[in-house]
Amino acid sequence: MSDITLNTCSIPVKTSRPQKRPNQDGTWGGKRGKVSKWSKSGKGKQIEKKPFKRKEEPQSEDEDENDVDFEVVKPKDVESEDEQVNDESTDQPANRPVSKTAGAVTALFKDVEDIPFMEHKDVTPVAESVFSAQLIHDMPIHPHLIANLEKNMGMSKVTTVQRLSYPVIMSGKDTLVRSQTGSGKTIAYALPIVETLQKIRPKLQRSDGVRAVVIVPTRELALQTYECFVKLLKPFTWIVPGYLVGGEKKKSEKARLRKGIAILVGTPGRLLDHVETTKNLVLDKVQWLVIDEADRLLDMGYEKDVASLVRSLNEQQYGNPEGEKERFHPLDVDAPEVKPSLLELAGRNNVKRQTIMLSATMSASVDRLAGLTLKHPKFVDAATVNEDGEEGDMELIEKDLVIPESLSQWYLLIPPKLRLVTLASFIVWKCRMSHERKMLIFFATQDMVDFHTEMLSSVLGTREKKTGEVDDDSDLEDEYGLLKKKDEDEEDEKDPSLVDIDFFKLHGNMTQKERTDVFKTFRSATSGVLLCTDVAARGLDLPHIDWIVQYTAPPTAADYVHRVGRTARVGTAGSALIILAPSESTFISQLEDRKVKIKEEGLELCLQSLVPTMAVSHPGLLKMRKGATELAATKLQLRFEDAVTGRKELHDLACKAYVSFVRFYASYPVDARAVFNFKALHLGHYAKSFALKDAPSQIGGLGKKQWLDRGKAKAGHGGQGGRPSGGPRHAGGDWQQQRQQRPRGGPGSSRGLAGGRGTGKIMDGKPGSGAAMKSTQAVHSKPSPFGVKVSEARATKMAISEFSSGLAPRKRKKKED
Ligand SMILES: Nc1ncnc2c1ncn2[C@@H]1O[C@H](COP(=O)(O)OP(=O)(O)OP(=O)(O)O)[C@@H](O)[C@H]1O
Repeated sequence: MSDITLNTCSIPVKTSRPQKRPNQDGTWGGKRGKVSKWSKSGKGKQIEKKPFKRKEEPQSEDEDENDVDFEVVKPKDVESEDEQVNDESTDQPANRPVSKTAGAVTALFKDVEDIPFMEHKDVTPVAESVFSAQLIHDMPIHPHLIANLEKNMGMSKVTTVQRLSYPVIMSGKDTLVRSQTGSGKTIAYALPIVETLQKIRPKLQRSDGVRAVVIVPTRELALQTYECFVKLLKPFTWIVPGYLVGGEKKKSEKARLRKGIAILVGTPGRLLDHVETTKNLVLDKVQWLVIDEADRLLDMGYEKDVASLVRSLNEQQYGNPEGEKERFHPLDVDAPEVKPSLLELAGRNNVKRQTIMLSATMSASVDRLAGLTLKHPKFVDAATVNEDGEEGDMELIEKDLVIPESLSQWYLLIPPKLRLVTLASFIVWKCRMSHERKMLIFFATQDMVDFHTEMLSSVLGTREKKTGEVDDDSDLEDEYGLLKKKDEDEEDEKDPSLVDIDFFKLHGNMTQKERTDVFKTFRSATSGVLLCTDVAARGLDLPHIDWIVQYTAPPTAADYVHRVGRTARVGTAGSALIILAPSESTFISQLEDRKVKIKEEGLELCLQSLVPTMAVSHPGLLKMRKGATELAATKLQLRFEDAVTGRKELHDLACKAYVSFVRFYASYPVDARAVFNFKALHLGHYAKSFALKDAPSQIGGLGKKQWLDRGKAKAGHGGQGGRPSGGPRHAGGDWQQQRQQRPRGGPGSSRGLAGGRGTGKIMDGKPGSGAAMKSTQAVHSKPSPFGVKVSEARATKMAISEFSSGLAPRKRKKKED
């Protein structure tokens, strides 16, 4: 039962509802004076709406944010002119009784922001074929390796990036690799390493020390990369891989290092920790330094860690932190000296190290990182390098983003109030139809992940305890038999679950054991919804993900690419949806400017899926000729609000999540603020999307003005991009969190300077992105979606059938897990 405060004030307010058709000039400006179907409450009763106000210019910020979102029920004796308006769009009866307890409904569709029409650019995406014509069978590698790839790892063709990078890496040159997500970059660098190491005779001994160091940004990616090496090395048991990540016991890691490891994978912090403190870690023979997700490592403020690692390697290898520039890699074709044989190579400890950096999104920032260690690198860009092996164009590498062709991308512009209910509808829509659905949902902060996991699993899973009282919106439903007086017997009953699916969560503030368990369980599950921060955005190869949903937008287009890249891997089909507020619509323009083709979907279609679902417990919904979607959505929103109101721990989680979101939003990097403008936030509406009924100033303890003041005060401090103090454990916070957990001091203290989001988004702050925003503009807006039927609005533009095709059976590639 919702405890929404009944507001029975009799302020004579005007009603408004959006018109159903565009104006003659083609715009969608709302027309006033009609009564919403939500406004009719029955006999002489009317739920009135406050006058529609665009929120761009609130009278005062604090007033605006405390705008509580409940419709006003007028007392019986108060009538307004609006009641004279005959709303033909509703088939709800005019004379309905209102229950005594009925009052304010959760005003989900009232005063919602207009949705802008987007004019799309004609985008021709950058094409990169996943596979080359070359067969694994024809690779110039050991037959056992071929057999292993084919039989145990289920591969038959070489991917484009693998074909292109193999000879370059084998040449011994420093190499930069860009290739789309899911194109097999891990094997692209692992294969030359394994092939070279297996050739060494006498065979490598465990005591020979580390030959390859692989640095990756997250623990999960370290584990995954290690597992990839384990598979590749199956025929060559004498070559031992290992991994080091924060959160594991250092003692057992030291023991493993003592035994000897040839290929060492790790996160930068823990690697550096061991380099500095573990005597048995011998690095004087390292031939390969691989930096995967190189741009991300810079984002995270790990530049200094990586630099320290390189210096340690140099010292161990050459006795000089600056490195031994004149030494050469024995396989370097350009080396002036006579090259030693592979046999000699085994005994040498002063060969030049080869550095390989990879990412699906190369940027100027990678150049900076590359400057630490790369010398005359060769660029391999799988999208621009043609079959003749011509080098990639760095300018294009900088500008255009490459997205897998098999990925279909959608965006949804929704008023903030409707965010939660829309997300839930989407899950219900996509996961209810099949028991084999996997979805990843990205959130900005760890607190948001915690709250939404708890909320969605409890409310979509099973109905909260009933309270024996009448639904708040019962006055709307009575006529359809939806008015339900719940008696004591029902108290402990639960409604059937709305969706039969497991919810998982993953973020950086979980214990290492929890993280590993979730990662492994979700990876092998056939269905499930994983709610996560950006800790899962990079490199993770989770098989059979059908949908990627971005519930909060990433700060840059590059971040977008990595998130959506968790699906549609190695040529399989996948879909991605990004949910944006109308005020954030120019993010789409930025994507298009960088050659990302993305289509619009309508809110109506998404919410429609709720009707049959909610009808299980509210059968009257199916009898309604109009308004069923809105009612179903309202019903669901009420369930959310009831849950938050009824459970203190959930209310606490909601408050924390809301506060973390607001902080997060206030801390978008400076160059992203033109799109993600904190001032444009209607905090009251966002609070509703956390199912909170409290006024925003009561939740966060700060009004918008104070937030902004704090943001300003902080701007310019430590490259944090104006993030308020005590900032959120946002996506970036995951990385910060990991770093804080590292039990060492030393260089860590200065790392923060390079870190944070302020420094990490150089790529998108470069000239062009600002201008880009203007190219695809919301030229005019239409009123809030309800009242505009899909068929009348943009059904054709939206390519509904394509969107729905996510329901079609997947074409999956059989892969080793
Ligand atoms: N030649 C191949 N044929 C079939 N599958 C392959 C081939 N090479 C790699 N794969 C598989 O493709 C998947 C993606 O590989 P990988 O994780 O290396 O991609 P990536 O390019 O590093 O992606 P990201 O940019 O997201 O990190 C893995 O499951 C891997 O086993």
